[in-house]
Amino acid sequence: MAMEAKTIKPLHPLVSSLADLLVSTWGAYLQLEPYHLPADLGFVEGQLEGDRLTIANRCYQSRVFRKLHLELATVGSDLDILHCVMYPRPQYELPILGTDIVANSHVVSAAIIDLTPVRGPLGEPYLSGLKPAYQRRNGFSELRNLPPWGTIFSPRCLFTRLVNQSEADLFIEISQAYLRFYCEQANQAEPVSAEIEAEIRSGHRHYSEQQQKNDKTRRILVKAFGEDWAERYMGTVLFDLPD
Ligand SMILES: C=CC1=C(C)C(=O)N/C1=C\C1=NC(=C\c2[nH]c(/C=C3\NC(=O)C(CC)=C3C)c(C)c2CCC(=O)O)/C(CCC(=O)O)=C1C
Repeated sequence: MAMEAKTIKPLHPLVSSLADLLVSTWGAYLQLEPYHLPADLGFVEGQLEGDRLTIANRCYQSRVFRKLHLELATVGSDLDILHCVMYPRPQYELPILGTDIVANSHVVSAAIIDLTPVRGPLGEPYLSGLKPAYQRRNGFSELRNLPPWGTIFSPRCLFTRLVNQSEADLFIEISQAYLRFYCEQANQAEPVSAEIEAEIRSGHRHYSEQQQKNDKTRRILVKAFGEDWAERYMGTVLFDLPD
């Protein structure tokens, strides 16, 4: 009998809502195929020092996406994290959609979503297509500045702190608009030439390098699992490269 996949019940309703939005949108717009993570990485628990870190990973693939990765993590009894990256296959010229939510029971200290370009700056149809949703960012009381490694993010990157339910609802609405627009673009995408594919691969490498400079992520993984495991996890599960 197949082992029942262990899951995480998120503590924070925004994490649950965004996870449900991601999986339901993928199911509605894309023909999903399974993506097999190494058996020991679907559900991992670590507790080296202090808080227990529990991680649950869900992955799919499709015609255009080599990896649709949703990760839910809980740190101790109060921190909830949602991490999601939609990696297009390098044969398609599409930005990488990424989102990260870090929430405790009182506040969502970080909520970010971006369509990150991998070959030159983010252009049309994305700048215009995402503009209406992006302009709704004025509904947030505390937009945040990106860290130094965040040079990869696009002019449509939304990075904020969420201080109440209406801001959380707004973040979900904007995320839904970004997701639907992106999936519609993906469904129209056709493979590019070998020369352009090589440039796209270079852009994916840069994305991975920059994301691995996020010490806020690394520190939590190191505390729970140690330096070597954290390094391998960031380089092969969170921010891996296409074959
Ligand atoms: C698409 C963008 C994106 C993707 C895909 C992504 O993975 N991170 C992304 C962005 C991003 N994350 C940030 C912050 C934090 N990330 C974590 C932790 C984890 N995040 C995880 O995914 C995992 C694996 C499960 C863990 C463990 C914590 C604790 C924080 C501090 C929370 C806070 O500042 O209030 C910041 C601000 C960095 C800064 O200001 O220095 C940015 C920009």
